[in-house]
Amino acid sequence: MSQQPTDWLGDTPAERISKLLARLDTKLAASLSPGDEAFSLLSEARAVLDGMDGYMEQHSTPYPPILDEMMRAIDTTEWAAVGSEITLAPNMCAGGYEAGVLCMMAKMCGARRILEIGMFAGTTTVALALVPEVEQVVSLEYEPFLRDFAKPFFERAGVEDKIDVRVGDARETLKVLHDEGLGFDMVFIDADKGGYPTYFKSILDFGLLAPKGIIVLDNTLYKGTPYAPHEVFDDGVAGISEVNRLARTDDRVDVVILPIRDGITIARRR
Ligand SMILES: C[S@@+](CC[C@H](N)C(=O)[O-])C[C@H]1O[C@@H](n2cnc3c(N)ncnc32)[C@H](O)[C@@H]1O
Repeated sequence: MSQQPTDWLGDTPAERISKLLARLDTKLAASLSPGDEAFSLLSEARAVLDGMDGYMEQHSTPYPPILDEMMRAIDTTEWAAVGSEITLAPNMCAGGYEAGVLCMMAKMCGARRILEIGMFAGTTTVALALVPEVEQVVSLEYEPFLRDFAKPFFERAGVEDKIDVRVGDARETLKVLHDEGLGFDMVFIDADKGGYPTYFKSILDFGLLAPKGIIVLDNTLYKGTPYAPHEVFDDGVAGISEVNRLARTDDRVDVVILPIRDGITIARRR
């Protein structure tokens, strides 16, 4: 079932390039002879790019099987019928490979308490909760339907006691977490892109991040649009460009952007 607009750029810079190369292939076919060297060069470039994600996934530790169940449920849900104020779509799910990357980060920084901003169907939430050393995942989500959608999967994975879903606007919930005096070793920001600068600042200003803790921000390359703009993709890019600038200039953190999927930033508190 496709629930994406037809002019969709792809979910990552690599998918965007792949689509561009496919279009270039079609254009060349109309003007060059089939034996032209341009076709073999293009075909090699496409093979390198299109094979990369699958190869990386096959050679990484398999992600928990419950994620496949959840992703099947995501793909067969009629999201438009949910009637959410937020436009929900299957490609909001970061997928199994990225869930594995997050779990590796949690293990590497010894995270016990994790805050997630933007849960969607809960695949990243459940994957992080399944890390044995993780004691609690607090996940902030605007849409109440998603809490009910995810609950049976959390129960089936046996981690419902580790997960605390807070429904509401994350801008407000972050203030509540501050009032409750909570602190986290790892924060994963993956909600509305326009909210990223506020989320990033609030976490540091409210003291929600433990010393040496990490903030992980998803989609910080945003299909390449911060540096290679595209007319169909201005939604959210301002928030991403702003948070990338903020993180780089905030002397409370060291920052690196990794070209994983749609770009993942790690900001580690000094
Ligand atoms: C990209 S999805 C999260 C994906 C999830 N982390 C995963 O990988 O499966 C973004 C989620 O953020 C939620 N969201 C958007 N704006 C929000 C807000 N202001 N407060 C809380 N959640 C919000 C959306 O409803 C959506 O479920």
